[in-house]
Amino acid sequence: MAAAESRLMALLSRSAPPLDPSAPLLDAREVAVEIGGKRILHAADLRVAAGELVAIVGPNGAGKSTFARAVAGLQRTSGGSVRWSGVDVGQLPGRRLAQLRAFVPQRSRVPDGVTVREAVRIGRSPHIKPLGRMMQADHEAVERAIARAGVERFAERKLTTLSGGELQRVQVAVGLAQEAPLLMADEPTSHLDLGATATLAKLLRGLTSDGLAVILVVHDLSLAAAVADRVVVIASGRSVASGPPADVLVRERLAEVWQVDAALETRPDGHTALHVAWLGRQERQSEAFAAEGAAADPPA
Ligand SMILES: Nc1ncnc2c1ncn2[C@@H]1O[C@H](COP(=O)(O)OP(=O)(O)OP(=O)(O)O)[C@@H](O)[C@H]1O
Repeated sequence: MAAAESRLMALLSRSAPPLDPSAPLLDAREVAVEIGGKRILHAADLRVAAGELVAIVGPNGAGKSTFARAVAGLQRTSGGSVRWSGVDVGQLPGRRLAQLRAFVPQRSRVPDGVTVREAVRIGRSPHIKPLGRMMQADHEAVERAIARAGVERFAERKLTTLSGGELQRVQVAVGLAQEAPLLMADEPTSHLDLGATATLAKLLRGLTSDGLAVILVVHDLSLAAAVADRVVVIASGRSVASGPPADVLVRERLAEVWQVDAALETRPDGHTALHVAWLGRQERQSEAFAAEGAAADPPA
C-alpha cells in the first residue's frame, strides 16, 4: 500500500481515546495562539463543569473570540492544553467534537437560498451518519431548537432576508439543534433588543438547569453578572481574573481593565446594574467649570 494511502486509512480508522466522565467537561490551561507570527493570546485558562454558565468578558481586541475558538477546537493553538472530558482537543475528530460542544459564532457567513429550518437542520448534522438520513429524533431535535430559540415565526424565510437580531436567534437555534453538553456563544446578544436579550438570558440559564454547560462571550457586564456562575476576564491576551461576578467585577478591576470609573450593583432580587461615570470625573469637572465660567462672563 502506498504511504499516502496507508496514512488515509489510518486517519479514517482513527478512533478518539475514551472520554473520562470524572474529568472536567472543559479544562483549558495557559492557552496561547499565534496568527501570522503574532501572539494574539498569551496564556488563558478556563475550566467548565456540567451545569455551569461561565461568561468570558474583556475589552475589545483582548482575545476573547480567539480564546473561545481555540478551546472549541476551531483555532490552532501554539501553547498550553485544551482537554474535553480529559481528552486533548487535537485527538478529537470533528464529528466527535461537535457532539461535545456547539459553537455559536459572533459572525458567520450567510449562505444564499438557505431557509431558517434548513440551517437548523445543518446544525443537527453531527448526529447524522455519513450518507445517512435524518431520523424522527433528529427532526424532533430541530423543531425543539426552533421553538426554544423562538424562531418559528420565520422558520421558512431565507437567512438572507432576516434582520441582525433574527439571524442571531437563528444561530442560537442552529447551536441548540446540536444538543451538545456544552454550548458556546460568542456575543449572541449584540444585535438583540432588551426583551430578546432577557429571553436569551433565561434560555441560557434554562440550559444549565437541564445540566448543560454554557460559555458566553459577552460585553454587557451587568448581563454577565446576572446570568453567570463565574466570569473570566481576558485582558491583553491573558486571563487575569476568574470567579463569581461580584468578586471579580469590582471597581478597581473595571478601572484597571476597561479604564472606566464604574461599579456593579447586584441586588438580592437578581437585578443587576452597572453604574458608569460615562464622561469621567475630570470631564464632568471641566464641564462644570466651563458652565460656571459662562455664567460669570457678561454677554458680549
Ligand atoms: N486572523 C487574524 N489575523 C490578524 N489578527 C487577528 C486575527 N484574528 C484576531 N486578530 C487580532 O487579535 C486580537 C484579538 O482578537 P479577538 O477577536 O480575539 O478579540 P476580542 O476580545 O474577541 O475582541 P472584540 O471584543 O472586539 O470582539 C485583535 O487585536 C485582533 O485584531
